[in-house]
Amino acid sequence: MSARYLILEDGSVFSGEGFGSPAVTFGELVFNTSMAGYQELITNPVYFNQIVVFTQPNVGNLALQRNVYETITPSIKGVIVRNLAQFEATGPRQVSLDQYLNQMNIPGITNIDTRALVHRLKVAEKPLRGSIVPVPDDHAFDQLHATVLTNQQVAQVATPKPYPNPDVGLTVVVIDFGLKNGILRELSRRKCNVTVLPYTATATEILRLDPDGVVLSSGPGDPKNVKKSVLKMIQEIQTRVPLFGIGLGHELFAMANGAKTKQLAVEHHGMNHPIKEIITDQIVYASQAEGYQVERESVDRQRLYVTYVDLLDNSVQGLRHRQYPAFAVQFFPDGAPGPDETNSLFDEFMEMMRQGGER
Ligand SMILES: NC(=O)CC[C@H](N)C(=O)O
Repeated sequence: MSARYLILEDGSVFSGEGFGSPAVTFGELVFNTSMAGYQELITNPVYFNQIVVFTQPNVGNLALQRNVYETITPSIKGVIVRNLAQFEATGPRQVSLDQYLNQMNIPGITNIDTRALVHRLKVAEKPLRGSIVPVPDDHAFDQLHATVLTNQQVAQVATPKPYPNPDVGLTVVVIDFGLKNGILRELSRRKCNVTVLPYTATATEILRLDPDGVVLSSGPGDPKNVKKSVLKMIQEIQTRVPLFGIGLGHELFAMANGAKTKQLAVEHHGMNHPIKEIITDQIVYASQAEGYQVERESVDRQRLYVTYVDLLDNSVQGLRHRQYPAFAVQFFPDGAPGPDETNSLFDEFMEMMRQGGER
């Protein structure tokens, strides 16, 4: 393996060894505290324009599995691990993390001091941008400082065209803001007859499919940068059919109902926060990837109430509408990777759709 470096916009340099693709890359640095599930993580479109540091020190000892990808073409910009695990293929078609990143043109760094790196990211007052380079010279820093990362991430990862995922059960429209397959898997498990629509779909286009319910998917970036017409669409749809928002979809649902979102100084990615369901006092561990959260004080109590709260930072993790059958969660209810104890939210959505009224 050859030497490779991570340089950060604050001037710091971390050295390690390259794996995956030898390409130079730019992105925003975030760290993920999940103990397992590297494949689901690196293929989640939520990581568009981001380089992910794993705090779990040993990553990659399992081959990729053909049925757990979260998207076909990953949009993550780089992968940083303390130790790339020794990998021995036990079958002819097995692909290692190293081989996969190479195929997908994504660079990785191993043998890097991830503890020092995470510390640096935690003390920074904003998410830091960085670059993975073969030589950490002035030229590399100039390139990093000159690079502009788009703030239109959703437009880059969401499907431009509708596509079906047919089955024989209830009809669901999924609005793609950067959809991960875990959401489709949970709907397939429940035999939903799904059509995925681009996030630019209007309420009229959605209702033309006569859905029993609508899911607003998770996705990358700042919800404030998503086209404003999406908020109008949500305002209309929630009055007509049951609605379920996830991640970015949750943030947009909140905004459509008058709430505000704020950016976190340190993004939170992992599955180690206890989250309390307020009505039952039950605690769940859920998979999270959040750089933005709904501001609790901005939630209009006449319209929404808070259903889930994060016990570590007291943040809003779930909302429900007072008048309409519409609810949303900040975390990934499909897990993928992560605990599956929040999968039951899909059952709640099914129940809501069954009660959704006469057709
Ligand atoms: N989980 C998600 O869908 C992420 C939503 C949004 N991009 C955020 O960072 O908060």
